[in-house]
Amino acid sequence: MPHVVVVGAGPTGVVVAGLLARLGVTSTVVDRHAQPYPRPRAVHLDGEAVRVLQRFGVADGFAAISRPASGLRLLDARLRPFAEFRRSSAAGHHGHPDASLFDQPDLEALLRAALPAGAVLRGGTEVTGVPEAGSVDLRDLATGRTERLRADAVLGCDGADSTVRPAIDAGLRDLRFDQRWLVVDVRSRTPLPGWGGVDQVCDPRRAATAMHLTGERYRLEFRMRPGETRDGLVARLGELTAPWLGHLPRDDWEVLRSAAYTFRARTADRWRRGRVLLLGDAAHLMPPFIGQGLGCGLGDAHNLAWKLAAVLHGRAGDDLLDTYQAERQRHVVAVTRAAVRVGTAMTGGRGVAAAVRRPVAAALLRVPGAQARALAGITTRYPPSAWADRRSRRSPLPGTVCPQPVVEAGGRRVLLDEVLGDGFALVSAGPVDAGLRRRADALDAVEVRVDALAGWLRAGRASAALLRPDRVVLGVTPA
Ligand SMILES: O=C(O)/C=C/c1cccc(O)c1
Repeated sequence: MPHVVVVGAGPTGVVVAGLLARLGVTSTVVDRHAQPYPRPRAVHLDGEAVRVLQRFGVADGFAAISRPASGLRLLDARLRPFAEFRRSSAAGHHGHPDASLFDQPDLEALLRAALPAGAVLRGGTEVTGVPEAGSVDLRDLATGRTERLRADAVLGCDGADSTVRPAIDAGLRDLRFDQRWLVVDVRSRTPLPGWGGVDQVCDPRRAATAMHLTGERYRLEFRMRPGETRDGLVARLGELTAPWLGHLPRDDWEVLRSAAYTFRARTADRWRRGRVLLLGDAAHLMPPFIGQGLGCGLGDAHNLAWKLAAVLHGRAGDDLLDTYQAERQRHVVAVTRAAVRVGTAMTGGRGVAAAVRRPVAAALLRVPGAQARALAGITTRYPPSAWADRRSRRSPLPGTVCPQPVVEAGGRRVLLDEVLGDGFALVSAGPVDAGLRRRADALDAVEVRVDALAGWLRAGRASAALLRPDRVVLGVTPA
C-alpha cells in the first residue's frame, strides 16, 4: 500500500492524512510538538471547508464544538457599524452554515480522535532531511534517535516556518501585507453583548477585531504600533479591552492565551517538487481578516488527496499533480487579496481618508451585489479549460463546486456527499449524453439521480454533471 509522510499535525496535516486513508494511502504524520499547539489560532471556517471536515468524518462533531456566525461587520473608531456582510445560520450551498466559529484546540482534539487507523501520528519528531526519492529522515526529539522512513510522497503541512518549503527550493512571493497584531483569547463568565458575528474596527490609530467564539470564549485582536511589544501590550490589556469588557468586574474575565503575530500575505513560488508538496500555511499566508486561512489549507487537502491517491495507485500519471498548484494557487491568491483589502480598510488612512471611508463604504455596499463583490475571490472556481470538453464549455458549471443538498437515501435524509462516497460521481436531473457517460464509466463514477440538483443544473444550462472526488464539476451534458 502506498505510504506518505505528512509533516505537521495541525488541522491541514491531519485532514489530508485522513482523506488519504479513506483512499487506501497510509501515512505517518510527524510533528515537532508532542501536544497540539497551544497558541491562539484559527477560529472560523466557511461551509465549503466544513464540507471537507464532513468528508474526513467529523461533521457532527464539528457542529457540536462550533456555532454558526452571523457574518462580518466593519465598525468605525467609535464602534458604529458602517458595513455588514450577513451570513445565514441555515445550511448554505455546501450543506453547512456559511460561517462557523470555534476554538482551534477543540477542533484539533476532534480531528486527532477521529484519525483513521491508516494514519499514525508521531509527536515530538522532526524531519531532518527530505531526499528526492522515496524516503524521509526523522529524529525523535526526546531520545535523539534517527530513522529513515519510506515515503512515496511527502506533504509539507508544517506552517509558516515550514522546513519542507526550503527543502524543495521554494521561496515566498510577497503579496504586500505585513502588520504586527496582538491576539488574545478571553474567557468571560458574563455573556458579552454582541450580534453573533465578527466585528472589525476600522481605526487607523488602533484597528481591532472582536468576536464571540463558543461558550464563554471570546477572541480579541489589536494592531500593534511600531515599537510596542507583546508584554507591554498585555500589561495594558485592561485599557485595550475596555470597550468590550470594561463594564465587568475584573474577576469576571480572564485571559486564556495571548500571542503577538505578524500577519503576512505570501504565496510559495513553487508548491511541488516531484512528489514533495506544500499545503496550508507552508504554501500560503494570509491575514485573518476574513477568516479564510485554515479553510484554504483544508481546500488544499481536498484538492490534493484524490489526485495523489490516483497517482500512487497507478491510475494517473504524475502530471495530474501539476494541476494542484495551478488550481489552488490562483484561488488562494484571490482569497488573500480579498483579506488584504479588508485589512487595508481597517488600518489604512488617517484623518480625512478615515472620515471619508465610512460614508463611501456604506454607499458602495448598498449597490446590489456589492457585498458579494467586496469579498469576491472566495468562491472556489478553477479554470476548466484544461479538462472540460468542448460541449461542457458552453455551461458555466465546469470548474465550480457542486452544491450539497439534503437527499433521500434508504429511507433517510442525508447530505448528498454521503451518498456519492469518495470517488467520481455522475449526478443528473435529466438526460445524460453518451460522451459524459463514457467518461464517467472510465472513472468508475457512481451514478445518482438527484432531483434536488435540478435548479442548479438548469441554471448551469445542463441536465447532468460529472463530479471529481472533491465535488468540482469535470464536465456536463448541456441542456
Ligand atoms: O466573513 C465572515 O463571515 C467571517 C469572517 C471572519 C471570521 C473570523 C475571523 C475574522 O477575522 C473574520
